[in-house]
Amino acid sequence: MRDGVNPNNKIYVYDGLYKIQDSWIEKAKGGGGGVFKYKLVRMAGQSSAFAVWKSIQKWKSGTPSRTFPMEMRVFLYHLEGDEYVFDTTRIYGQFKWNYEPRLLDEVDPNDSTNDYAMPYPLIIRAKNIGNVARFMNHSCSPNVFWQPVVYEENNQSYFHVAFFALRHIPPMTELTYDYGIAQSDHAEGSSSAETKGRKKCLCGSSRCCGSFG
Ligand SMILES: C[S@@+](CC[C@H](N)C(=O)[O-])C[C@H]1O[C@@H](n2cnc3c(N)ncnc32)[C@H](O)[C@@H]1O
Repeated sequence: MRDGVNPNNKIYVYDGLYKIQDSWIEKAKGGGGGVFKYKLVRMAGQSSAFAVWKSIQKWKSGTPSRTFPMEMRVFLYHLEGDEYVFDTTRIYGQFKWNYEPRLLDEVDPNDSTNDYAMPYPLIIRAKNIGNVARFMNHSCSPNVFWQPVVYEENNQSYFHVAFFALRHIPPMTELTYDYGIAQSDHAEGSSSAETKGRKKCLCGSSRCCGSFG
């Protein structure tokens, strides 16, 4: 698009993901080395071109815009262990307070007749195997939250952990979520940074409560 300040210039904006379909080398006009050329094709299933950029502009100028259904799925590969352990007791607590009160009503963890009941507590170990989500850090002002979901394929139920945006997330922003509060802490009503097993939080948020886990 044209640069508003200097009409002779073009500006380039992020408008989604592209795949390199072809590449070749052309001779440079003034001689010298070759020029690498790439044919990029915009990947299907994304908002129309510039919609992303336009929405960012609106968001920056303070005009509320439609939130994007950005979603990332994390598959559960390993269900044991003692490191980086998350369990549904933390998540239920977290949703009850902040995000999704209905989850408690819809899923009764003690109801074994419910085909869709989550294993409870659900232990997720990301030490030996996992995907990129295992590198996501905790923040006291997170931009995504996660919840367990059930995915059906060929009459089989698979448990997934799905991440959902809490607000618009501009490109290149670090994704963070709230690791939650251990049920034992919750039951005791403790919010002290000194609580056993909690780590010092370095999220840098102005609302940082000092520790997590
Ligand atoms: C699931 S890993 C996150 C990825 C990790 N930062 C890495 O580079 O592999 C969780 C660990 O990251 C660190 N971490 C995550 N969020 C943090 C935060 N807000 N403050 C300090 N350390 C954090 C802690 O050591 C925590 O046990």
